[in-house]
Amino acid sequence: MTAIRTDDLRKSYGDVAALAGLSLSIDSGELYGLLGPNGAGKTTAMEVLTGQIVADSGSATVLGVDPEIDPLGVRERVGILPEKESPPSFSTPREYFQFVGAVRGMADDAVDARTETWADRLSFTEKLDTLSTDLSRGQQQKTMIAGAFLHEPEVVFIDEPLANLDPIVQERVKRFLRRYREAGNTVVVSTHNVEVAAELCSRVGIVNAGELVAEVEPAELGADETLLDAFVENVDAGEEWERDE
Ligand SMILES: Nc1ncnc2c1ncn2[C@@H]1O[C@H](COP(=O)(O)OP(=O)(O)OP(=O)(O)O)[C@@H](O)[C@H]1O
Repeated sequence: MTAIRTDDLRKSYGDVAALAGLSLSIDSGELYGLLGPNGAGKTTAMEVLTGQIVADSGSATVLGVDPEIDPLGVRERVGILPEKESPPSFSTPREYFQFVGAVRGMADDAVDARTETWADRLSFTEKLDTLSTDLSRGQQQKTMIAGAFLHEPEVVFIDEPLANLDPIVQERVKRFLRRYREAGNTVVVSTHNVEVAAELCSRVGIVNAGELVAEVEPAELGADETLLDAFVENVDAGEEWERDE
């Protein structure tokens, strides 16, 4: 079943075409990577799909809901880890989860239980009652990841989820994401990290200059093929890349 679809999405900021006809189709149960260089349009695509901005033209649906027509309807069905946001400075992670739980209509005891589970999973139990302003960047990222998944939505959009995390926590997040997908959920990961995309994703869409330029299933790559090669070929790294070789 198709979980997410975009057809010829376009969005410009002045004369910058952030999305220049992006067409995507992602099935339920995929861990789909949106991989592209800086400025390729990945975040813009996630913002359109989650109803945070409206495209200039084209169409999009998430679980059959159009985010332009019903942004709150989409928000109810999905989790979001935005790239640039942090938990509110003067709340603690526990308070932030209570806020997320209230917005998501969760029962208090479910919020408490999942708060403990996530704090244990990402090793920040001792920070649950610390003001976010006093957390490290990685601890803030842990809080945001837990917040995106707290209500266990069937579709989750996560932008650079492993940024600022130490290697042990990165492995735990990857393991969690694989299990979440195996349970039938759909996860869209935006990243410019080729290794993360290759290791984690069931399918990778390479985005360049606002368009989908290739799709790769990392598990299907031959012994002499890499996702990095596919990336370089498709994003036109050009002469500079050759010179650096
Ligand atoms: N609010 C905005 N105002 C003006 N230009 C914008 C805005 N948002 C995005 N852009 C531009 O649109 C293009 C796509 O940006 P976007 O953030 O979607 O890229 P990205 O693929 O997520 O990049 P990165 O990997 O660097 O996060 C960029 O050229 C960016 O400067």
